Amino acid sequence: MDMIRDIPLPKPDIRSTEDMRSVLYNAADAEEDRPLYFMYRALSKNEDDAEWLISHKIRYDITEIPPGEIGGEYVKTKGHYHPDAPDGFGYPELYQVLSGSAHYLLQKKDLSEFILVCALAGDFVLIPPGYGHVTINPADETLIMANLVSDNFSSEYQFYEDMHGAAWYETEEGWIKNPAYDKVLELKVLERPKEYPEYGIIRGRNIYGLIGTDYLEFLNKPSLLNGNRKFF
Ligand SMILES: O=P(O)(O)OC[C@H]1O[C@H](O)[C@H](O)[C@@H](O)[C@@H]1O
Repeated sequence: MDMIRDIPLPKPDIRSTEDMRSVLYNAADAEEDRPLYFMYRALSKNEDDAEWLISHKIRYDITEIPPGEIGGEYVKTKGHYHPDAPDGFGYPELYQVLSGSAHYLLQKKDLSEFILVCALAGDFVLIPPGYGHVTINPADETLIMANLVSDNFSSEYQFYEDMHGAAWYETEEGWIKNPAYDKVLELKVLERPKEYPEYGIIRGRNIYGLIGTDYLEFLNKPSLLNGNRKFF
């Protein structure tokens, strides 16, 4: 069995070209079906952590995105929104890049904001309530990222599928606006993600070490992230 940072990896869920066709910049030029990225879900290092995660309804996942392009676009995740939690705010998610580098492309549900967060190994990226997200591997090495997220919901893919992806595509030729969006605001670029020490989110700290702490309460109670604060 493969391991990443002392964590045994089960068989991954795989997203292939066919799973991604509806959200690609250039689906017509996407070649034959092939695996694009690998999702290892509900991981833990030991029984105690597994029990804590289950009883707190939190999942620790690892995603591996090999380098490459598809129809001229860098390999990316499909993209989705999260529904609202019972407190009325969207479920957030916390990522950390374990190796490689990543571009997190966020867009608000009401399409009032489009954000690009560039992240390197050790960086945390918080997906705040109400933002859809896509992760792109823009580099020539494999991107490995971990995430902590509530296990109380299913991701919503319909909007991204209907719109043929996010508002922007990252291609070998640069950024291209998705014509399916009537009006697209410019991309606001963060060269490195913000830290949130009040939630234990400090660059370089090991994301796995947040398991078992009170810091993660916001994953199931997003209102703890100060409700409508401005994140970007
Ligand atoms: O669901 P996708 O848009 O393909 O994105 C992939 C990612 O989605 C969520 O954030 C999961 O918690 C991750 O484990 C997964 O890797």
